[in-house]
Formats: sequence, C-alpha cells, structure tokens
Amino acid sequence: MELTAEDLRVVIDGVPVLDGVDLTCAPGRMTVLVGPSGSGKTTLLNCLGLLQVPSSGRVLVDGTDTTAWRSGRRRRFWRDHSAFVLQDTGIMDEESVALNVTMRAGVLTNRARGDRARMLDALGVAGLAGRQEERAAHLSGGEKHRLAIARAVYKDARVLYVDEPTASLDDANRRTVIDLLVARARAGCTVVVATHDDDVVAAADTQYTVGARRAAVAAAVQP
Ligand SMILES: Nc1ncnc2c1ncn2[C@@H]1O[C@H](COP(=O)(O)OP(=O)(O)OP(=O)(O)O)[C@@H](O)[C@H]1O
Repeated sequence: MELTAEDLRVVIDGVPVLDGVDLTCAPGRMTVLVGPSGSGKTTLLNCLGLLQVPSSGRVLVDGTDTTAWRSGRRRRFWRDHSAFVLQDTGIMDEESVALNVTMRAGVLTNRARGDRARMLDALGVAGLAGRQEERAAHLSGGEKHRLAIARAVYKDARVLYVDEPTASLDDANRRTVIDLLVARARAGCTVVVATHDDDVVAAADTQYTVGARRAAVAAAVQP
C-alpha cells in the first residue's frame, strides 16, 4: 500500500511541529524518517499511521484521501492492513508469547488461537523459535521488539510503522531487527521507520529528513 503525505502540517500549542511535509512511502521499500530529537519524526509517523490528525494537509492510502475517514474506517485499516512497532512495543506482558503473536485467545482460556504453523513460523523468523509458551514478561527488551515484529509477520500487515526499533538494543539484536525490517520490505510491505540509527538508515531505500523545510526557511530569513 502506498502512503502519501501532502502538505502536512501539525501545530501544537501554537508551535509548528510539522510544516508542510510532502512524502511518499512506497510498497516494497523501507522509508526512514530521520532528523534531530524533537524534529517531529514520531509525530509524522503517527500522522501516516492515522493515529494523529494533522492540523492541515492530507494523508492518502493508495491514493484515497483519509481525511474524512471516521473511526470505524480507520479501525478497519489498522485491523486489516497495518502493524505498529512503537517504542513501548505494545506487548502484553502477562500473556504467552504465542498469544502476543496471534492476538487471538480462546473464550474460556488464555491459550492462543489462530494458525499455529504460521505463528511458529513468525517466531522462527524473529529468532524466537521455541519460546511460544513462555510468558512475554520473561523476554528481554530486544526480544520484545522482535516479538512485536513477529506479530506483524504473522498478520502479514501490508504497512509496518516502526518507531526507534533499535534504541537500547545490543549489536546482535540491532542487526536482527534491521534484517527483519528489510525482509518485510522485500516481501512487498510498506515499511516506515523513525530512527536515529545510522545502520537502519543505511539499510533503507528512501530517506526523509523531518524538519529540513523548517530549517531551510529559518536559514533563508537569517540576516
Ligand atoms: N502531544 C504533544 N504535546 C506537546 N508537544 C508535543 C506533543 N507531541 C509532540 N510534541 C512536540 O513536538 C515536537 C516533535 O516531537 P516528536 O516526538 O515528533 O519528535 P521526534 O523527532 O520523534 O523526537 P525524538 O527523536 O526525540 O523521539 C517536540 O518538540 C515535542 O515536544
């Protein structure tokens, strides 16, 4: 699915955070959003993920303007097409690793339901083979990141939104996460990543510097 931002602006408390962003995130490509801390990367990621309503401008999904989408339409987009790997990863600590992948539980028990073979496959891809019956709370921070990506792999989400996936990971985990994201893009997904990590940037197909336009305008008005 193609995501397009057109003249996107976000103003918070009278302060422009995003100032006219034009951007396309194409399927089959990993697009990274870079820029200094506070430049608006997460804000842009949230707008592209329809989690945040911009002050003006549009977000298009496969050419369809989402501005008028009501909550039900947005929820269908999230349910059917997208996966989020955000900074707190959204892992349910008290549940099993398996349930965190399939996101479907039995009515009377918390046993994971869904396609077991695909669940095991997704865990294998994420380097978590054999961990399905453990409680997610037992996983390390890096393993939880990989579990969140396993969830996206299981879901076969067409759009993957990722915020700072490698922050506070060791080198081996960083490499695994980067390779997983590249593999999702090669599988045809639209992968959008907000990052400070040069290795993530080096692995990306497209780079967008957030705040560059603001910086250019500020430089132009310097005496
Ligand atoms: N809900 C909010 N209320 C007030 N200010 C906000 C809000 N959301 C974002 N901001 C401000 O908008 C600016 C951009 O924040 P954002 O989190 O998008 O930056 P970022 O580039 O992702 O930063 P980092 O690299 O540090 O994660 C910051 O100055 C932040 O304080």
